[in-house]
Amino acid sequence: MSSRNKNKKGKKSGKSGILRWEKGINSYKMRFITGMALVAISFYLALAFMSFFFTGFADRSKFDIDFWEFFRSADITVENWTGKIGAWLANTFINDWFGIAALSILVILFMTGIKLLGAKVVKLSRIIVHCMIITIWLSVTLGFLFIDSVNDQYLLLGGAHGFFMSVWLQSAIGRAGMYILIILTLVAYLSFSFDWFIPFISKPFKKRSIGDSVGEGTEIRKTDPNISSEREKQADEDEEQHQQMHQPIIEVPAPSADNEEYSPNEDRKGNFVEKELEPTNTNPSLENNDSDNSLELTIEKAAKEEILHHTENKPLGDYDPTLDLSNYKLPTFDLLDEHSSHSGQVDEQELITNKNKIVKTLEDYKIEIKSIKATVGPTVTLYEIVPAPGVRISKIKNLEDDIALSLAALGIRIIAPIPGRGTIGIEVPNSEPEIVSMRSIITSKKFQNSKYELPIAFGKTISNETFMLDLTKAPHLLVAGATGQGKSVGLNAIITSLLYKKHPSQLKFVLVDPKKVELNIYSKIENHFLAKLPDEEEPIITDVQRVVNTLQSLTIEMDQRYELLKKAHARNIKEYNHKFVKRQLNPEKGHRFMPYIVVIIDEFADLIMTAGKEVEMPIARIAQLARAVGIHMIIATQRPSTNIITGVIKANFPTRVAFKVASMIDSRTILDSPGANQLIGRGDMLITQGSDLVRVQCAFVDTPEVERINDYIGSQQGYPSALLLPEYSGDDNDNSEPGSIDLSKRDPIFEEAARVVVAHQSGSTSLIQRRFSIGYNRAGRIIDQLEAAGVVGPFEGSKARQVLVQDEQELEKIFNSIR
Ligand SMILES: Nc1ncnc2c1ncn2[C@@H]1O[C@H](COP(=O)(O)OP(=O)(O)OP(=O)(O)O)[C@@H](O)[C@H]1O
Repeated sequence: MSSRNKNKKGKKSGKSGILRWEKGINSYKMRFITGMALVAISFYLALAFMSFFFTGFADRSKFDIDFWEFFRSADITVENWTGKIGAWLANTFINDWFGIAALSILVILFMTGIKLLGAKVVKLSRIIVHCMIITIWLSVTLGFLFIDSVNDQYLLLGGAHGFFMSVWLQSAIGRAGMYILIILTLVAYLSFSFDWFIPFISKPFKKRSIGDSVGEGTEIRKTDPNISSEREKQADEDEEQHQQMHQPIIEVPAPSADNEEYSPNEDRKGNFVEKELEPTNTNPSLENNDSDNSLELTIEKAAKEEILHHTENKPLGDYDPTLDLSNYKLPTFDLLDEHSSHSGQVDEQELITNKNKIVKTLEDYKIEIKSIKATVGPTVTLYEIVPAPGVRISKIKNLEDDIALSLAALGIRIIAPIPGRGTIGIEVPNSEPEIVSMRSIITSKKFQNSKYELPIAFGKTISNETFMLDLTKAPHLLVAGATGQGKSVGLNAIITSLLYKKHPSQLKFVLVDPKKVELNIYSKIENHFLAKLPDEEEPIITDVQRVVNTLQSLTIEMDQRYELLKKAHARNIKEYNHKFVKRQLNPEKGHRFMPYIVVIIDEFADLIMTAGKEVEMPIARIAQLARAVGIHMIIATQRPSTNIITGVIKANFPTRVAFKVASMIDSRTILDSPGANQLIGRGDMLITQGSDLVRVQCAFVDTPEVERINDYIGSQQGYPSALLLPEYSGDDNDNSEPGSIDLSKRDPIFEEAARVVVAHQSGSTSLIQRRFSIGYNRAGRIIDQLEAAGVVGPFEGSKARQVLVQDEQELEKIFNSIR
């Protein structure tokens, strides 16, 4: 784990920090040694503190000596039983810090120690919090109570902390205020900490109030000679029983003077009161009065508690993969800039002039038109012409250069006819193109409301609509364009739109950047959104050999995913994840939530030139097969020539994006048609998804904006590391027979892996992979070694191997025999 990760961990909140720290010491040997050390230190300190109470007076002059001198000089000796270090520590903890309250530090050390040694201690974090509160309170209280004797004592009972705090507080709230504060904080602490405390201190008050009510009752009874004095004596007990037994509330008003016959079901006016009195609820005091017909009885029945007739087997809720990072927040809109260059309104005069020039040129060539309409886009305006009947479309198409000449503009493109519209389109660049900001795209309703799995918002079409596509449907993108025409900005726009929609648990990027500078900016989100090989240091891949290994590893991941899909009877990742979320797939059997993986290769030409078939083949394989398992590729190149974009690649990348290219041949290579050579650059692009070409102005996202987004995501809690892809090393020899395995070259985690396998009684490669966060190949090698050692049985297809060892003792024997 990189040091950066460790730093990040260090910043986490105190409580979770303690827990993580507890987990961190996970090797049992390490735990044992640390535990022993802490217990020993706590005993040593206890001795030092105890001794200090007796010897502190004799040693007190020594503590004024210079610190180094005190330790260095052998002539200086102390009385403390634990020597100079003990004496100095005791003086520091007690006199300089918290007084005798510093003893709580010993409690913390001791408890932590025995917890590490395996004792079942009440939650450690709870003990620490209590100790800290007690230390501060006791230190201030003792500091205050002994404030006057501070100068004559060698022992400051509240320590320097208690003394200074109490002096300061006393000056603020006075002596009386101090007493109140001390009692109030004590009561507050006890009330929060112990459930019995509030009932305990409120008991006397309650008794009083019961006594009061008895008093009132007595007043009534005084007027009622029939009520026995026996009942008066029982009043206290009865009141408590009332509370405990949830008895019906019984009001006993004074009897009326005329001795009417009393019916338990009628009040004095003969009204019905309550028919039945449940025998279990009968109050003994009431029984005493059963014969007393002169008493009026109102019974309020306690509501019956609802009972269940069978145990409810509540199903677990859906699995939520985002709960791993439940506090993760999507980037906010304000991280993006407006980039509004101008209002985006094309001058009307410009439109009319252009229209006139188009009509005039067509007239010059005897082409009649019925109507002309202009649609103003962000960078180009589309003039749609309806030609007069009998005009041949090819005639207009051939006039492209002439119209460009008359308009004196570059980047004119004629679409004849516009598919599905029955018109001919002439695209003319605006004299003042508008920058389409990424912000306007991200904040658009279309993007925000989109239900796409992997939504990519590219920019705006000529009719100012947000252009989006779903990468899962694309399913791979080929991006080409001459240098400086907006490719990198385009890639950033793609990544940005995904980052604005997806949670780190749902999406991972594999970023390949042979130029080393373009995608480096994303290394900040390594622990959130990136995937890499297990032994890779850098999250962004720049080295060709690493690219080959990563692509091979992706093919292994693809195969593993297919295997899981097969087991789950799911046809694609969406179905699989749905089943997983619905808890229909058992993680113990190797099932896991699959994030989408988007592989972005910035300079593809470089790779093909240096590694040729080595990269072409895995790319082709992934492109052909990986769609169903959620692995998608976006490859970008400056050089769209046929030796780079080969037939194999082209056949598997139906969605292609072309920024301005140098020649019509390049345009044909990428789009299978001309047009990309006529674009005006700066993000002007053509996108094809098989048939139609759409002209889109790419959204502009500048480097500082991308940096801000990465900082925003990077500063949030992430996973401990990037997603680890299956391990792949070129010289792998996976076909080794168990008999040929050399057990003297065991994997360093062989023994721990064996223990895990025996404890779980499951010889599954994925169990080892998950437990130790290692790649598939390494886990596979360990399983082979375990087989050679006789811990697990032979390979059994998709089932986990049989475990041949039943317990740790048997395992230890095997370890001893091969050590
Ligand atoms: N969508 C856009 N809107 C406005 N300006 C753009 C847009 N895209 C690119 N530009 C301008 O073009 C410049 C070059 O863009 P970018 O760096 O993306 O080119 P590139 O094709 O990646 O070049 P290279 O291949 O040399 O890296 C940018 O600095 C920016 O000024």
